[in-house]
Amino acid sequence: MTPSARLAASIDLLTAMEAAPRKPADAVANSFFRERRYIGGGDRRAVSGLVWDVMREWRRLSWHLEQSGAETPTPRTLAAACLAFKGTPIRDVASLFSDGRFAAGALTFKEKNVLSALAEKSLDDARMPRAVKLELPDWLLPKLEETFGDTLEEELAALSEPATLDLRVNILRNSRQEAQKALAREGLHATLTPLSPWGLRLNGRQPVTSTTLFKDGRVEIQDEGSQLVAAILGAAPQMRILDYCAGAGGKTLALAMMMENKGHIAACDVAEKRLDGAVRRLRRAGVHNVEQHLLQAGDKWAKRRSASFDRVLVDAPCSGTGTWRRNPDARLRMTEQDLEELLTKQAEILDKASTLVKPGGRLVYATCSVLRAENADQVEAFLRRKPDFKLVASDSSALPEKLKETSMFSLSPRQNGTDGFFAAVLTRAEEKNCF
Ligand SMILES: C[S@@+](CC[C@H](N)C(=O)[O-])C[C@H]1O[C@@H](n2cnc3c(N)ncnc32)[C@H](O)[C@@H]1O
Repeated sequence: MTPSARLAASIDLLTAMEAAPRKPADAVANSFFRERRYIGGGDRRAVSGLVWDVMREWRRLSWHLEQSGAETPTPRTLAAACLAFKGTPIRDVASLFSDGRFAAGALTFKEKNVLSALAEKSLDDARMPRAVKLELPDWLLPKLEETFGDTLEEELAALSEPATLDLRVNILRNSRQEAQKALAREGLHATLTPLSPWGLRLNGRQPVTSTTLFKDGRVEIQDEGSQLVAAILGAAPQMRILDYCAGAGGKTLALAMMMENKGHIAACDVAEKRLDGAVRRLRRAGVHNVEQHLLQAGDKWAKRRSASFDRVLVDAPCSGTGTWRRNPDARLRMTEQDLEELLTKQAEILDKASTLVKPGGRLVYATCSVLRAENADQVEAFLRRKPDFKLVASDSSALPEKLKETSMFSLSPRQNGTDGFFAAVLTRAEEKNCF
């Protein structure tokens, strides 16, 4: 592809992303390239490179374009401005809009003026509002300031770094050291994760899913923070465990491992597709103590199992603000209304799931969010609604020294090298309504 054709394809991809604001950008990009198989590897990397740069710099680029007189920044002006701020002379950027075959149409008079006004400017500008400088929606800034205070900028920088690729070793099949050596034999260099007793860490993207180790269910891809959320539940052989928002089974698998495949796990979700996604993973890991259940309106399943589980995990649907390392576009896609709806849903799920905990049993509430409203505030409100629950120290032997016996943790990439995760352990009174 010529540089002009690459620019045109980048603009088309940005337009496709703009047309599907609820869809993750990588999903839009995948179907975009699937429909254009003629775009080869090098061109694909160049197109994606420009598009991801625009996504990462969206608010600052838009601010500059607006300052320069653009009414609404468009994929064309955003892509052009991004190239200009990366050092391509404005004249050369303009000539890429060559109007030729496979090229973007020529710049209009207005677009040319807007672009010319960017000459000599740098992307960061002291006059930018803080939310623009930090590439955040305005409404989200105060919520993140509340969580991180003075360290907000460092935390956001860590949330923008590429994520590591963590594996959980299935210790029912091999030890961490055995798995590490087996990976090395397949040419993959992994180090032990510092916090999870089951974790191995690979740097950057490595083809782990094609190793025999992965195919044999001896390792599973799981962020170290997610492993610790499973660990804090303290699942043990013979228990009756409920994984209420089990999805595709990431934590279910770790719980089954802690239980040595003994006892019973009920893995529920409202999304059939996600539950289906777990089937192959469970089989691969050799897990056979899991019953899956699709939660549906009017379903008697939960009622019949009221107050019957030793431990219940609520890995609640959330903003995913802790996983921005993996989904850099998510920070701009989320709206304040999305958060409000999630808060209501989380409280409803907590209330429902809590009825399934037996007296003396435990409930873990977890999210991959860093927002206080979804985490500590949600737990505090639950405790006010349900006085027969209280916070309790985790009894899990799988937690690392610094988290041992904790009743609540918040992890972040900057502080722990994991995705952002929150977990709180609650226990239900032996006798109803009295502690
Ligand atoms: C954070 S994800 C779970 C991830 C999963 N536990 C894992 O480790 O792979 C949250 C899940 O909650 C499910 N969910 C949403 N609303 C729910 C509800 N009302 N009851 C139960 N699950 C729900 C979603 O379908 C989603 O799979």
